[in-house]
Amino acid sequence: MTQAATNAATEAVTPAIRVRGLTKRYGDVHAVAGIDLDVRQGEVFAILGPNGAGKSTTVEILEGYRTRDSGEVSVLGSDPGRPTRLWRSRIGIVLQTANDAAELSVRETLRHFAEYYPRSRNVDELIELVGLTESASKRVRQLSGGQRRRVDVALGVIGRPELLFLDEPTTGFDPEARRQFWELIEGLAHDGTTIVLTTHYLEEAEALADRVAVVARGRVVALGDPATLGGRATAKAKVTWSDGSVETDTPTQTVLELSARYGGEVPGLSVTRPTLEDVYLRLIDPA
Ligand SMILES: Nc1ncnc2c1ncn2[C@@H]1O[C@H](COP(=O)(O)OP(=O)(O)OP(=O)(O)O)[C@@H](O)[C@H]1O
Repeated sequence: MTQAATNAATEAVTPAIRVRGLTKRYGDVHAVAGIDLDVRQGEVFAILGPNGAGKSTTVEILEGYRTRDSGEVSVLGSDPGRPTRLWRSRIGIVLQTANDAAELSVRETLRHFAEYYPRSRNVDELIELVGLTESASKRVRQLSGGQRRRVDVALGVIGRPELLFLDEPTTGFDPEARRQFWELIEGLAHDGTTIVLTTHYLEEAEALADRVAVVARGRVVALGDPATLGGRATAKAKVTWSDGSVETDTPTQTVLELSARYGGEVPGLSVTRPTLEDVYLRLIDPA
């Protein structure tokens, strides 16, 4: 198949999530004020935004746990406002709060929940997948925060969901645990699971997401590949060296000139473009 034909075939596939004109008010608060989104099948989609932006409200509507005021929403081809048991079994959810079946061991907890699903994963394979083999016999209560989070993820994917929602999955993780967790998520994505992730960590969105939606004041204020979001890739580069710095559209030329001036290595050279954080902070507070 040609690339064009592949692209056309991909676009013809129904998106995993389609949202048009979504709104939700709590009294006077317009928590969601007209959101449009498409999440493609098999992609990792991150929702970023400051506290109170409307992320959780949006995601809870998509999960079928919150009603909406208006707008069209389709998740795996169904309206989450009328969730069926079969539809729920196709979706995995990892909430912010850790599970509380804490007196059971990891293996017992997973065996218990595996019963609820028609095509659940093999429990020992799942324990291995989330990196808890060493702790399988420990009570969930005795695990560290990061290990508990792995149990949460295991519970989220035990029914082989086609679509997985992760709400701030690595809050409170140390950097190493976060990296390991990212590998786990990448593995799930590689196997074809569509993943919707809310996070406050920009580097997490950058590491994991194919596309990012920045939500502020109940609306999507930017949407796209994290590498190019908000014109990052084409913004002026900053060339810095020991004796100065300059912002330029042609950093390669600048470096060549500097190299000629110094007769080779340029002392203290760095070339940077706006980080995702720079772009994000501008987007959420454009003033
Ligand atoms: N059940 C509720 N009743 C009244 N107001 C609510 C309710 N839930 C959320 N809100 C308000 O709606 C707005 C959006 O909240 P939401 O939790 O969706 O934001 P968020 O982007 O998920 O924030 P955070 O990053 O802090 O989790 C906020 O102003 C919040 O106070």
